[in-house]
Amino acid sequence: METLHPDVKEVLFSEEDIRAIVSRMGKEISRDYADKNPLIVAVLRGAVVFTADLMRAISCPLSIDFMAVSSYGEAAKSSGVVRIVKDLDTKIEGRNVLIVEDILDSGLTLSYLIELLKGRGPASVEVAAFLVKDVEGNRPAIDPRYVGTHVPDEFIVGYGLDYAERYRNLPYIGILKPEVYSK
Ligand SMILES: O=P(O)(O)OC[C@H]1O[C@H](OP(=O)(O)OP(=O)(O)O)[C@H](O)[C@@H]1O
Ligand SMILES: Nc1nc2[nH]cnc2c(=O)[nH]1
Ligand SMILES: [Mg+2]
Repeated sequence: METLHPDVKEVLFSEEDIRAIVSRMGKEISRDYADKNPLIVAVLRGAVVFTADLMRAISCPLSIDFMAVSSYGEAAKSSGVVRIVKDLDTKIEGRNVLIVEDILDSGLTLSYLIELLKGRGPASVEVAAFLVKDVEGNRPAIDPRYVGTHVPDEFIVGYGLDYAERYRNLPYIGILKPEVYSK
């Protein structure tokens, strides 16, 4: 068991839990994309840790590119506006694109990205989301083909997920103490 960071209220998924989830997702993706040479689109910065693990759990040929978008900035709440910070370098026309995300929360980031990438004429666009937050109320209809696991409607950190750029390096997934972000 990892030592708990003092700003973390509770660990939801340990390193061991994460390994098992990523391994299962890698097998599903390897099976579905065996002869499709997918282009993995990792969404910077949050998805970088998950992507690094996931791509090594996938056994079929693949390529990888990065997009950087941001809607949360330094806040614990989405600004409501998705900003492209870095676009792909790869032409995706005719490619099987797999967007890799750390978390689906309001759905704003993924709905924006899916529409943007579909407009470039790929053969397919699917999503692998490590976490899906169980939120009350509506969010855009996004149906990730691959889901790691679910988290409660609290602010999650670790395994790539930050608050004000901190905590991305925690090796586990945890709930941030509310007093840390409401200060
Ligand atoms: O479903 P949503 O409400 O849109 O939230 C999900 C997005 O929010 C976070 O990214 P953020 O914009 O904070 O940037 P980051 O990846 O650089 O941390 C996270 O990494 C997802 O990309
Ligand atoms: N770190 C972090 N980023 C997010 N982006 C959307 N939801 C979350 C969350 O719960 N934690
Ligand atoms: Mg992100």
